[in-house]
Amino acid sequence: MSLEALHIQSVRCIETLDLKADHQWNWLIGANGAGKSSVLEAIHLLGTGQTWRHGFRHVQREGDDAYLVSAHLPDHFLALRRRGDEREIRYDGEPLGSAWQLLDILPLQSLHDDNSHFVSGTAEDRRRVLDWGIYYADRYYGTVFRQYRRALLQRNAWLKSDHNHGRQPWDDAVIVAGEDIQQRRQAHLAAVQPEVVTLWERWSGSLTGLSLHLHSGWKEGMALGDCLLRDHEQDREAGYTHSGPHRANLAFRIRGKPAPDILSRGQLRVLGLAYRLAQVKILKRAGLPLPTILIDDFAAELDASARDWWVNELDLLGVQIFAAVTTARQIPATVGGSHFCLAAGQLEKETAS
Ligand SMILES: Nc1ncnc2c1ncn2[C@@H]1O[C@H](COP(=O)(O)OP(=O)(O)OP(=O)(O)O)[C@@H](O)[C@H]1O
Repeated sequence: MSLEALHIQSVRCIETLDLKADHQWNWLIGANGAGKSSVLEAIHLLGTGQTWRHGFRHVQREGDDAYLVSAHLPDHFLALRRRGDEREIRYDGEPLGSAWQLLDILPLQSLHDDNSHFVSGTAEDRRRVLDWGIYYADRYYGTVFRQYRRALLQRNAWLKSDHNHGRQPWDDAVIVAGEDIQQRRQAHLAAVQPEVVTLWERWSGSLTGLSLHLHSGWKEGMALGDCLLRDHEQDREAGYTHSGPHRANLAFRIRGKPAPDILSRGQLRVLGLAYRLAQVKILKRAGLPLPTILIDDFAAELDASARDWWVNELDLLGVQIFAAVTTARQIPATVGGSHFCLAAGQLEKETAS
């Protein structure tokens, strides 16, 4: 589902801002500090209920005591308002029970510093990106994921308690959901990998031999249940669970070597982008709803040919995109859409081509 119109009130440097969105390309153009990321952050808030970098208190414009983001979606209206610790989300005027529902109402793929560079980031960064794709491609993943998270939290609470002797009551739930998560991750990766390799080789040419490897988060060749038994004392002493899919890692290798060891920063960003594009391609092929893509600092570390490659690939997907650039010169000439020129948190000029 794409955004048709957006209203932002009191988010970071933005007092009020309204824009009518293009169904595909939306370029946010402005100098450093103009408010481009603030617009992206507002959309991210609306689609996830979460900030992407800053705490909620910093998202709210200094001096104001509440913020509001709302959007017209095709046939629907979505609004999120926050005042202090109270948050209210309404969909077509009705209160929404849980922020989880936002993920299906307004699917977003957010590319900011952390998950644009996730190939060389932390294992947690990569898990988050991996899980994003599976959530939208596999309709049961969200349920299994929440079951696992709940069971893991309970198990860790039990490990920290004074009664943590004998049989561990949460093991069965952790094992069943944990093994299920690993199988679904593997199946998803088997579908994504050929797409990533094709996209990567189309751009990089000679840098062949890309492979993706998923480490389950527990000892290879062992069942999760056996690992939990093996780790029993260690888990009890530490008060948390050492093995499980919450410790999984996704590794990118080029001809057997870790990609972060041999690729430049620009090449790593392109590899990360190839992975994110592949995730959307999988959804498109399956006829599933496609996300709106938010891109902070579109041009960062990319030369003109990498920018052209990315824009062409995104164009083929036909999704809605909001991308931030510091000058219109960073926008490849082949692409149209709407240009929103920002300065000091205000929309100065809006042009459509
Ligand atoms: N809570 C807040 N209240 C008011 N202003 C804020 C708040 N948080 C950040 N700002 C201001 O908002 C501006 C940052 O805006 P933003 O990050 O959207 O800029 P940008 O256009 O994305 O810049 P860049 O190109 O450097 O990434 C800064 O001038 C900052 O001081």
